[in-house]
Amino acid sequence: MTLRLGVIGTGAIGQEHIRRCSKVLQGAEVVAVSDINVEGARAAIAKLGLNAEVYADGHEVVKSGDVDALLVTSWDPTHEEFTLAAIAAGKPVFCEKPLAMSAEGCRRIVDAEIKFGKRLVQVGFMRPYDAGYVALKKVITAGEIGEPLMLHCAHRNPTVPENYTTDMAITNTLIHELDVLRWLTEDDYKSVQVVFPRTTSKAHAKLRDPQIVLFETHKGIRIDVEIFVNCAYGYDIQCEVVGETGIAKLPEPSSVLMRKEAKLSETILTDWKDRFIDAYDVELQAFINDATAGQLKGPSAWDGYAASVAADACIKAQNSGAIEPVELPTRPTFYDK
Ligand SMILES: NC(=O)c1ccc[n+]([C@@H]2O[C@H](COP(=O)([O-])OP(=O)(O)OC[C@H]3O[C@@H](n4cnc5c(N)ncnc54)[C@H](O)[C@@H]3O)[C@@H](O)[C@H]2O)c1
Ligand SMILES: O[C@H]1[C@H](O)[C@@H](O)[C@H](O)[C@@H](O)[C@H]1O
Repeated sequence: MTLRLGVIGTGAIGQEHIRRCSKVLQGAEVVAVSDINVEGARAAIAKLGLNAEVYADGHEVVKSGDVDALLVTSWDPTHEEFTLAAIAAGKPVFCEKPLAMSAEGCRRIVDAEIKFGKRLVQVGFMRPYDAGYVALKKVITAGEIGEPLMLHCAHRNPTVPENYTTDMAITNTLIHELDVLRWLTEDDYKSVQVVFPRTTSKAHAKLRDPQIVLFETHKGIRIDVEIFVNCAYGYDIQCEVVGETGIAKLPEPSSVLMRKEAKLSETILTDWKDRFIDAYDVELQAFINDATAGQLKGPSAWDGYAASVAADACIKAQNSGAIEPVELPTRPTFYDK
């Protein structure tokens, strides 16, 4: 069976996901797309030689009888609306991060999914599908460095657009760590503090960059994450776990070591599309397979909610400068694996 996909949002990642679902992965075809920039949507499918229906309104894609499942790849504030619409239509939906703009918004999705009675939502947290993170988790789970005590992480983008604000460092960028570090440590956050070092001259006037986010987990692990979205030199994701008997570090993406012009060098990637290209392939193949089988297993609406509960506390901490509690309710049994 071929899963017929409708894609809402044909910008950067929308086009990437349309390409991979049409040209790289198995078991799916893109039959409908939508973007508020309709011409952009037309150009996106023409570029790939696809014959998908183009709609001006994403809700038409959700309702279309030709569409079995949805990919929501539009701007962050639109995710909740389209994900709720997909649940109401009883269709599986892969929603890019963040699931919604606040924990409250994510909770509405969780409640709607539970009321529907079956998992329909997978959140676009791709790092648990990244070979490097999988290898790191295996080392930790096998007890090779003893119990994790501290994590030192960095999330660096070379640059961000003018409309990127200080809170987006949390909701749009740190949200990846908020999910993957829960998955990695099998723990939840207890409290958070945000501190602001000297701001880089490369940031636009309204953005405070970099930021350092400091967490304590329920098991007492201390985590520091540097978010630096105008780091200028590349797209760089770092994660080092300090355990009782050793240290385990996220592998660097493979790169040819060059000796040239009196320098020894390796290339640093500059774009998220390249850094996680394989992880995106694996996460979307999993969504296609699981939606076809009728049982989603990837990052859930609850994971999206848990990340947003932490994100809300981080934003509060950005503004207060204080240590803020992270209060995640008990997970409903509906989300037991
Ligand atoms: N998982 C990841 O690593 C990752 C990477 C990049 C982006 N993202 C997420 O994917 C989403 C898109 O990011 P992007 O970089 O492609 O941004 P983008 O600006 O390139 O594309 C977003 C597209 O959504 C369209 N859009 C906005 N509102 C819409 C609506 N109501 N209906 C239909 N289309 C609408 C815009 O016109 C635009 O074409 C964001 O939520 C972002 O956080 C995730
Ligand atoms: O900060 C960016 C992240 O590094 C990417 O992985 C994407 O999620 C992108 O949307 C964010 O703006």
